[in-house]
Amino acid sequence: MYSSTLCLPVQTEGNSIKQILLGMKKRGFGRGKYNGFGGKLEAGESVRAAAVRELREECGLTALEEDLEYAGKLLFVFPANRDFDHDVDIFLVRRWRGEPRETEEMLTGWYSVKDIPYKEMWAGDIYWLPKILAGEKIRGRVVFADDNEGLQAVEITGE
Ligand SMILES: Nc1nc2c([nH]c(=O)n2[C@H]2C[C@H](O)[C@@H](COP(=O)(O)OP(=O)(O)OP(=O)(O)O)O2)c(=O)[nH]1
Repeated sequence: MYSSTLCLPVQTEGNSIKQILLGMKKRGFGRGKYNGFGGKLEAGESVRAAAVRELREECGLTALEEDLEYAGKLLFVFPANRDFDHDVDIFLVRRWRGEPRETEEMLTGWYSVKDIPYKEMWAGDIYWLPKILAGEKIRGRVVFADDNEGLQAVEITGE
């Protein structure tokens, strides 16, 4: 089991989140899917340091560790390939420096929260991303089917 991060840059009006920055992954695990920005912790690296590094590498935004707003933790389980199992710490990011740009890994774009391309995202995201965008902190487990794409089970709880 390994640990990974996921940052979700958002634009707000008042308290409500209006837009989210997503990237279409051009290579590797999850290729062709829209997602936030994240990846594996390197040896000796803290979760927040990894989240800041992956955000910069994948979309060019620079955030401070203290500006990452903890939004929850999910366990992704792949029964057919247990080596893929990982937990992910998820952060909302409301403040950063720089402009989003296309990188080797991701093609980036802003989406209205009313118009998120769930059909082109990981199948479980529709069950938990709306909760995070509504301000909830979540915990849970997403169990994938044997094709590592479909869903076997989704269990999401509040913290
Ligand atoms: N949104 C979402 N992301 C998921 C799901 N399942 C899943 O593995 N991921 C993401 C979380 C991670 O960002 C990525 C896992 O791959 P990873 O940590 O190896 O990331 P990566 O390919 O970018 O690797 P790297 O940058 O560390 O090399 O895929 C899911 O159900 N929903």
